[in-house]
Amino acid sequence: MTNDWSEGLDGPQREAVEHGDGPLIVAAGAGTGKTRVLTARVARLLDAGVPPERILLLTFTRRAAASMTSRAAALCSDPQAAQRIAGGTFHAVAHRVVAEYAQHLGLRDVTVLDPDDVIDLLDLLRDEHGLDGTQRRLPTTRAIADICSRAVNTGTPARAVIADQFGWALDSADQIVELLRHYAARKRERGLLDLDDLLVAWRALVRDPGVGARLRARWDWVLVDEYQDVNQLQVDIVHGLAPDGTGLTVVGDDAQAIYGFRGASAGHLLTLADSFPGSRLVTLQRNFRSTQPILDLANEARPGDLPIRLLADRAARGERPGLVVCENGDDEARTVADRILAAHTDGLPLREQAVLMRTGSHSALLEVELKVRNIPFVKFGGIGYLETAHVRDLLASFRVVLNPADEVSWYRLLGRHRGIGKVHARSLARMLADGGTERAAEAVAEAPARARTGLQGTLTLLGSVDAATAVPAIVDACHGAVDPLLRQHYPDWQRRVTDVDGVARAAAQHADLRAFVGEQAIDPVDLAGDWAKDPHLDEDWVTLSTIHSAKGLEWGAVHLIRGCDGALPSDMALGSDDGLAEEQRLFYVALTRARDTLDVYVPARLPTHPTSFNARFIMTKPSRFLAPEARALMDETDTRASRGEVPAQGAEAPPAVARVRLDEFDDLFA
Ligand SMILES: Nc1ncnc2c1ncn2[C@@H]1O[C@H](COP(=O)(O)OP(=O)(O)OP(=O)(O)O)[C@@H](O)[C@H]1O
Repeated sequence: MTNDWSEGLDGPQREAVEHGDGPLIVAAGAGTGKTRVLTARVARLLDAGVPPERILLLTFTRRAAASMTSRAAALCSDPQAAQRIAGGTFHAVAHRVVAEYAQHLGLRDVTVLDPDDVIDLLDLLRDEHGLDGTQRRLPTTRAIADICSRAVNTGTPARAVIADQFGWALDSADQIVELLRHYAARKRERGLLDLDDLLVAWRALVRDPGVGARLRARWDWVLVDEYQDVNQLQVDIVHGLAPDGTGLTVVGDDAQAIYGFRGASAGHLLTLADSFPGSRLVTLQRNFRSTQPILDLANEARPGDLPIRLLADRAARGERPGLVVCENGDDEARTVADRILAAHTDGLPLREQAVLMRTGSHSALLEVELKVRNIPFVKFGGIGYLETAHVRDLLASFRVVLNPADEVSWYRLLGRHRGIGKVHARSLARMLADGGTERAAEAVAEAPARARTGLQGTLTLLGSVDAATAVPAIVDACHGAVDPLLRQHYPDWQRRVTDVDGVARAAAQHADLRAFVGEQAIDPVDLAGDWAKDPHLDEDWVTLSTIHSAKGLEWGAVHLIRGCDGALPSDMALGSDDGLAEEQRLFYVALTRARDTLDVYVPARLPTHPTSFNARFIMTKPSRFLAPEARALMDETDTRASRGEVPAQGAEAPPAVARVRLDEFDDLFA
């Protein structure tokens, strides 16, 4: 009998999908169907009668979790069942588990701190540790947060992290470590968990004899996607849930490990077989996505230890990838836009085209170009927390209602009041975190005179509801409280108001506000995508994405911009071999997103700073990842040559034909 889930699988894929309950490792190249294998395996388990609740599917993004669940649903005979599997990102599942077993951890409430809250909390505390002042170079709060996260994610003492990676901060090591101790104590006291704590807490629960046994009994099947990107905490959790590997499936590609900066290591994928001697290793090399010329380039550029060479399943040969040398960033933007439109005219919808980049700021000029030409686009990744600050302000108001001890959220909200500076915000936050809105009158009295009316208004509204109030009423009160603050605070409020209204609407429909708030802290990048209004739609748009956010996705045509040294590899990564290796894996991820056409753009001249008006210009070189062997697999074009403008070697020749005329004053002197 053929089932939907088994249809079209090739031999090795089928072997993986039909494998029994021994530990299974699928180590595979890009586009070889890892995701397909995982979803088919889930569907097979469901069709074999495994209750959905007994399957745990761990992914790296919320988007991946949602799409895998719906793909599994489409493949199995009972689509409803697939919706009931336990699935989500490590952090989202950790949040649910921790909330469920909060009392075992001595927590009354679980409030999740997003990375920006962490900065706020460290900011609140740092002056008590001699880390303020201008006498010497002090680490920024962001650097301190980074030290903390690296220590936790790699299980390395903070002092060693400072010595190894933040040598310039060694003089302040004592104060930093003290501050981090204080930070940990304050979180515990107030029931606050940052994203790393969620994993630490989950691991502690798995290791606890009582709770651990229950968690193990709950899931017979644990499937993990993108295992090359797990860190030690996640490895410990997975091992804790499946100590002898029974029911465990992991899939991954060591050449696509791109989260080393978060303490992840592809080594975990490569050594997993050693931890489970009876495990089955399935390697997938047949690529169902791209044409062979694209794969030839990908194989050439492929880093990593697994000996994988991708072979196209598709019969059609296809075009060779292009290397497009442009004059500068502006020329690159115009060329990309030209090519997008040309492909569109040839019948390729905009949705089938993506522009990928190392860093969000690389598309600044292109975004202007697309707007001018009315080409609709959406942008994923690289959305700074700053850009969603207004959304987080509203979330902070929800959080103080749900957990009045949440000092960080008080601090944030207080800072939005006109007339309240950091010092007052700090002391008032402490007061309100200790006594909630019951201390409103006292707080108002202590606030600077010109902030009193505003603060009174905020606290009255927030005090009119509490955690037990119905969700829509809480949302209403909070929305009412923050709306006037944000209007005053953000000069570009017009642009932000729809986001805030949208979040308020989404929150009001949620039965569990606490879960809603937790989710937003955990997966903030999707936040902007999810709440963004449809891009100035038509129903067709180009995707602009950082390579990190493009992982796991594919398009008919991929335009990789800024394919030059300094951008890809990023010059920030040039200082270490590990950093450089990670950049190469990013490059590989970018190349392997393309199905039919792939173009790498290299602007020959770029400013030293992407957005500064005063930057100098420097000559660039094509990315070092495009070695001569790789370039031999590409068709090179030079936009300057097509206009007869190629400068002599190293010289800056003026273009033969000016695009903008400068002779309008000539008449004055006729
Ligand atoms: N057996 C198959 N027959 C036809 N198409 C397939 C098969 N397996 C996978 N595909 C298709 O190949 C493409 C890549 O599959 P999938 O996304 O599962 O690969 P992946 O290994 O997860 O990729 P990556 O690691 O690059 O994100 C998808 O379009 C998928 O539908």
